[in-house]
Amino acid sequence: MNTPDTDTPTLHPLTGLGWNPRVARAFDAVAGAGEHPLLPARVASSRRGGALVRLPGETPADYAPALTRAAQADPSCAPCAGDWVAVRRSGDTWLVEAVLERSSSLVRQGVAKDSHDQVLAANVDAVLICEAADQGPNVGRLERFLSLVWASGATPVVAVTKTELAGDGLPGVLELVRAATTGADVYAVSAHTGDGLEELSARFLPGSSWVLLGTSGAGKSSLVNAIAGRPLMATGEVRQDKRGRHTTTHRQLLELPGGALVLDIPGVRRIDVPGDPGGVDQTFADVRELAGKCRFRDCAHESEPGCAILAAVDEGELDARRLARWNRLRREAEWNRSRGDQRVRAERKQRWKAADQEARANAWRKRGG
Ligand SMILES: Nc1nc2c(ncn2[C@@H]2O[C@H](COP(=O)(O)OP(=O)(O)OP(=O)(O)O)[C@@H](O)[C@H]2O)c(=O)[nH]1
Ligand SMILES: [Zn+2]
Repeated sequence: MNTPDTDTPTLHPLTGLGWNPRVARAFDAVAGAGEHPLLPARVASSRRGGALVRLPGETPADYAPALTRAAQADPSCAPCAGDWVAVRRSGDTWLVEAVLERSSSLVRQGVAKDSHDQVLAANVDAVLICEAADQGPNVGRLERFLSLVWASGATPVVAVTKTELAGDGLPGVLELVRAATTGADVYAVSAHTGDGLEELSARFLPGSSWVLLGTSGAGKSSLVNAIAGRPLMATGEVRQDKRGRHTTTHRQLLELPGGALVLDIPGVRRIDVPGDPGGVDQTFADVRELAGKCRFRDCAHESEPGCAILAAVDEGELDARRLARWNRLRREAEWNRSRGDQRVRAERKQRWKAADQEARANAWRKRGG
């Protein structure tokens, strides 16, 4: 006879959207403090001053618009796709009261003098980097994507797509890709023939949040549809309108039948390497390991005696072009970091100036001036 199972935990209404104990704790910390009743919600997409969110118990068709409060000075703190937020009803609309602590954030570096970093997606568990098998591959681009992902806290996974188009060239393509993506798992897949799909699909665990990165036409949407087993995203053919232009698809928090989530974020055209040095370091972990064997700790790997990196290049163990790309990305990351620091310093100075002016004004008022 079956005894009633009293231990079955009741599922949170947001479980399907990736709700987990970490998020629950983050929400409790915020919800307990305020005076207003708050609800947790997940951001599907955002724009200046607002976001489209999924609330507990709503059906996927109902994205609720929510407004962010005062325009925040630093856009990297504004809600973005994948964020968990605490919202409160205010008349007919929802207000985002707080953005909950992120477990990861995919950041596009702000490079202009006054530009801020832009968070492309938050709370992402894994990023699938797509590279078409019939196009190259572009290893420099792969390394840039990897640097971005390693710096984010998410796990990078690489998909070499459209494998059936590469023919006999496929093993060569995979070799090039693997050499540039040490530390990340590489899958060879075709959305059209179904090759390799089963292995890759197994990585999409229930409740995990994914982002797909890759150039336009790399086959990202086709791959998501193939994994889902039905058309969730518009692909190349469908997206063209009558004039042959790309029509914008609206961005969503897509739920795969297996329970994983895909965040459809705006295409990343230019990839600036994040100032966070960890991203580049991890992308080039193999080169870094060699660097640890150089005779001098401050070896510049240019002409120093006992340089393990130059020795590896001489012996054909390390591709000289990969070494050159490592040097370039390190310089770029360094540069971006210093730009970011400059901006932060300038802002700090401005805040101090404002505080100083306020203090003077107050003192003046007190004196009855
Ligand atoms: N032969 C072949 N073609 C594919 C495969 N996967 C995708 N394609 C085609 O490649 C084109 C681009 O595919 P999409 O899935 O739209 O590419 P995407 O990366 O989502 O493109 P954007 O949305 O512009 O970033 C379409 O014409 C697809 O039919 C494949 O496995 N084999
Ligand atoms: Zn060296």
